[in-house]
Amino acid sequence: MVESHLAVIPDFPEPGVLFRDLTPVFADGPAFHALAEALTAPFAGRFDHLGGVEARGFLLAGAASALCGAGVLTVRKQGKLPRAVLTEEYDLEYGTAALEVHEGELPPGSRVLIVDDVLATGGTVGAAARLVERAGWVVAGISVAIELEDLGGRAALGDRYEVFSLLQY
Ligand SMILES: O=P(O)(O)OC[C@H]1O[C@H](OP(=O)(O)OP(=O)(O)O)[C@H](O)[C@@H]1O
Ligand SMILES: Nc1ncnc2[nH]cnc12
Repeated sequence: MVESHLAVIPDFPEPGVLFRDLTPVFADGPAFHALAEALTAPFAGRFDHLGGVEARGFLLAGAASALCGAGVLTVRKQGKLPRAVLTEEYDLEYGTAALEVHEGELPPGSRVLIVDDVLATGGTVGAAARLVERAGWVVAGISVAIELEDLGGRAALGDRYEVFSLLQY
């Protein structure tokens, strides 16, 4: 259902990157629904909030929130959040960036399931996990639609987090 809607684009956004494009999944109601359900199912009863990582993770966390009823922690790219923030820098497969959360957005000890579209080097969800912990919350797990195994994200994250991926390449 999900996999049949994926697109694969060579050399985007730069030469050498094989880009896994989820937009056809987002565009198909039943496939998007199935994906959103699949990302939270392994962690049922073990999280209080979804940590949605900008930008594509927002779509997944938002859809999952509507299905399971948990609120969304907004994990944004640097410079977008209006109140006091915590910041974590990280490396991408193609560049560097920083993520931020609002301090005090959730009650202390909240269990946050981090949701994103792709696990590549692990830099993005790793930064999101560090933010959750620095803010005084708990990482309930990391759930992604696609894991790019050759890029070593799971190993880079280490043993500290439970990582679920729906599709592996
Ligand atoms: O495991 P990593 O090596 O960190 O790569 C995975 C990240 O790369 C993409 O984010 P990107 O910031 O490129 O795009 P987006 O803002 O469109 O979600 C993707 O959405 C993941 O968040
Ligand atoms: N190869 C890839 N395809 C889609 N999203 C990505 N994010 C990082 N690497 C990616």
